[in-house]
This record gives sequence, structure tokens and C-alpha cells, in this order.
Amino acid sequence: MKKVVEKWPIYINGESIHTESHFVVENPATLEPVGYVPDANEKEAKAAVDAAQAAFLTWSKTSAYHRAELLEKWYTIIENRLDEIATIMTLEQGKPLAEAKGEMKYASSFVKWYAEEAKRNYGEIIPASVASKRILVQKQAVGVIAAITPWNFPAAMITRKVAPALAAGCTVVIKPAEQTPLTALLLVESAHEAGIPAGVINIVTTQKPGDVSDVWMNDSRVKKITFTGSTPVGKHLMKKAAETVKKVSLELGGLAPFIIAEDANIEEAVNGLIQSKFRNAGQTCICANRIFVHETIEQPFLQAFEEAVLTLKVGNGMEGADLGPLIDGAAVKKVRLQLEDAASKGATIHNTSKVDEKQGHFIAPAILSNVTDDMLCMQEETFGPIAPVSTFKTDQEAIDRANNTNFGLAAYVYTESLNKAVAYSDALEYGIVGINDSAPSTAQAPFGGMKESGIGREGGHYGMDEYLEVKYVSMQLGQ
Ligand SMILES: NC(=O)C1=CN([C@@H]2O[C@H](COP(=O)(O)OP(=O)(O)OC[C@H]3O[C@@H](n4cnc5c(N)ncnc54)[C@H](O)[C@@H]3O)[C@@H](O)[C@H]2O)C=CC1
Ligand SMILES: O=C(O)[C@H](O)CS(=O)(=O)O
Repeated sequence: MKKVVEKWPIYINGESIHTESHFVVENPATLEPVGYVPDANEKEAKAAVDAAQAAFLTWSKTSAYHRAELLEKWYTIIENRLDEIATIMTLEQGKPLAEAKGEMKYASSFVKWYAEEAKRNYGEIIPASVASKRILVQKQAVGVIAAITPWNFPAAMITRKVAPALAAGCTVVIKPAEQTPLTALLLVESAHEAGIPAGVINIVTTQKPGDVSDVWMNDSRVKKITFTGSTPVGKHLMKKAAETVKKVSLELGGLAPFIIAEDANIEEAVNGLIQSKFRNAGQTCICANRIFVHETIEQPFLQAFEEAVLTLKVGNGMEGADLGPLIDGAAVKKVRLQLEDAASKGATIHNTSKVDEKQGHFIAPAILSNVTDDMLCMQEETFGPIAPVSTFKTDQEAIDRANNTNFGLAAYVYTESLNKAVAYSDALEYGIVGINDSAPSTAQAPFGGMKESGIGREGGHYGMDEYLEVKYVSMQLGQ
């Protein structure tokens, strides 16, 4: 395993590269250095596009079977290095090691799935209205892809973009989040070990994300931007993309409603809520953000939920905790602000566990009741382990309040009634709806949001379409 506290290289055109200056990657649980990475700038950003463009001319002309074979090898190497990479992920991101290993399995599943999907890039022959013509539709690689990824899923957000891009015949330039670059660097190193050619995957790390992305967004050779992160940054990139009419895929913020209907199985709902709300200490874009419970079952639900939350251990992800730290001090401050705002507006805070918040970016999970929609925690993505609970009288009220937001990523409904399940999933304005299922994410299904939660889908055959141009060939046959 790599010695962690050392200077890590970035990778451009298959070469490992250092820059004059490096910046520290800090462990959010201990505030200790985990490693140092290059603080790249415009020079490295342009070199990455040069390499990706050169590689595209050959990679896009390889057979789908050749690309599939290399993706399979990459999958095998990731699986063999799973524990090593998961450990680095926990050290740099903070999530419990068991969760990091789970993310690695999720991340590698995209490489496996797109190794197979590469061979299914089918076209079409459409009957022409003129007998002497032939109409063919074929799908071809878009070109050089820029991928900018977040810190909350340092592995899965790389492979969920890179695997379909490579399967389609594209090449990529990656900028991982400055908080969690090490996992991404190990994934790219693994790709080179698999024999994926120089220049097909390039990665730069930087403390100046705007400088690097400006180079990529202004370069017409970059044909698409794929981004997962905050909605404000997503909107910024979408505006920049317009200048050279780049394709965009955006996976942005969420404000997931978690609706517990009058007839729900309370035990199942609590188990699902724990799984959704406290995964990654609440730092996922599909976490339950607003909990709506029917007024007739509020008390038994709160009692069961509070008992379950009390069992959660908060601490260092390398020491068996259920919840690790948040990513940084700003994240803790944002969650504390939401707690203070809710209390000032009448919420009851059921503080459920104590945690030594002196060392590291820790914050205890908390349940809020008597919550109203005017509170910040019901209007802004929390990205932390607080669970605001509000009651509703009718299903229509729950639907209306759940939809009353500019976000539309994931929504959850717990009910034992098929009719209610269909009525809710039809009416909820969300790209992902979990019915008695709080963990919908999987490589074979389309993941993505409506409204300001994003554009495009990742996963399934939809995920590869994002990296393909549709070409219509019309043939006039000789007389
Ligand atoms: N949808 C999701 O999965 C995620 C949502 N978020 C939301 O965003 C909030 C803030 O988290 P951040 O890490 O600050 O997200 P962010 O959107 O600032 O960072 C995500 C990525 O964008 C890059 N970035 C930041 N500013 C940029 C710019 N001007 N040009 C190009 N790239 C830029 C970052 O370096 C990182 O790689 C979170 O509290 C959460 O609400 C954050 C991460 C993931
Ligand atoms: O960004 C996120 O929160 C992830 O996309 C959620 S998941 O796909 O890992 O469930």
C-alpha cells in the first residue's frame, strides 16, 4: 500500500507528473495530513486536453470489444485493490471503512456494467419513404470529456462518469474535489495498470478549480462537461458550456422528502430512514432531507426513530464508527446554523448522542420535531446528520409540500398500499422515487434529477447515451 503522507503525482498522457507546489489533503477526523497533491494550474489543464484529444483519435476507433476487455481488466484491478483504496478514502473523506468498502463495490460495479454495455451500442435502420434510399442511424463517441467530481463519493463519482465515457469511445480529463483527490488518483493509476492507453484518462488536482475548469470550458476540443456537486457550481458550468455549446450532464443538489404514510410499516420506515439519512453522515445528494410523517403515527414513529438513532456511534471511520466526521468546518457550521434556525422557529431538538466534537469535524446526529416548512432545514440541502420531522394530514398535502421546491432528485415513500404507492410515484416531481426502498442507487438504473437537481442520467444504458452522438446516414442508391 502507498505510503500515504507523501507527495502524490497527477497523471497526464500516462505520465506521473509533479508540479512546483503541492497542497495537503487532511483527514477530517483527526485534522492530520494524509498526503500532498500537485496544485496544478492552466498549464497542466491544457496539457491534459492535448493528451486526451490525441488519444481520442485512436481510442474512438478501437472496437467496442477491445474497450470492453480493458474495462473488465480495470474492474478486476479495482476489486483487487479494494481494501487499499477504501482505506485511503476513509482517511481523506472520513466515511466509515465499511461504507468506503461499500462505495468501492458500487464504484467498480459501474466499470463492470459498462464493460458489458460497450458491446450494446446499437444503431438503427429506418425504412425510407423512398425505395431507392437507405436510412441508417449510428452512434459515435462525443469526444474529449471534462469530469469535475465531488468529495462525498470520491470513487463512485469517478467511475460513474469515466466508465460509460470510455465504453462509448471518449477520452477524459478529470478534476476531483480538492478535499478527496487520493482515491481518484489511485483509480487512474489502476486504469493504467489495466492497460488503458496513455491519454485516455488524465487527472489534475488543484486548489484553484475555477482556473482549471475555465481552461477546459473555453477549449472547443472539450465536447462535454459532466459534473456532480452543488447547484450553484452546476449553474456556473452550464453557463460556461454555452460559449462553445458543450454537452452537459449535471448531478446537483437534492432536498429529498421522506414520506411515511398512515399505513406504513413503521419499523421498515425507520430502518430505511436510518439507512438514507445517516449514510455518509448525511452527506449525499439523495439523503432524506425532509421527513413527513402522517399525524396519526407521529409518536410511535418518533419513539422508534429516536431509539434507533441512539444506537449510532459517531467517531473515526477507521475505528468502527457508524457515522464519521463531516468533510470540513464549513459543513459543520452550515448544519449548526440549520439547527439554531429550527430551534429559533419552534422546533424541538431531540439530541440523541454526545460526541467529542473537539477533535475533527464531528457533529452529533439530531432529530427535530414540530418542524415547519419555513425552517432552513426544510428549504436548503443539509448535507449533515440532522433529521427534521414534520406531520401531515392528507396524502395530497404531503405531495404538495414535497414538490414545493426547485429540487427534484430523490423522494421516498413508505406505504403498504399499492394504490398509494402508484399515486405518490406518479405525482412526485423527482428523478428517483423509492417506494419502501431508501437505497435505490445501482449501476443498471438511471440516476439523475429533475428541475434544478440536474440534467442527464448516470447508470444504465441512459448513462452511455450521454457520451454518444447520434449520426443519421442517408444513402441514395444508384438507378
Ligand atoms: N450532488 C452532490 O452529490 C453533491 C452536492 N453538494 C452540495 O454542494 C454543497 C457544497 O459542497 P462543495 O464540495 O463545496 O461542492 P462544490 O460544488 O463546490 O464542489 C464540487 C466540485 O466542484 C468543484 N468546483 C468548485 N467551484 C468550482 C468552479 N468555480 N468551477 C469549477 N469547478 C468548481 C470542486 O472543486 C469540486 O470538485 C454541499 O454542501 C452540498 O449541498 C456537494 C457535493 C456533492
Ligand atoms: O452524489 C451523491 O450523493 C451520490 O450520487 C449518491 S449515490 O449515487 O452514491 O447514492
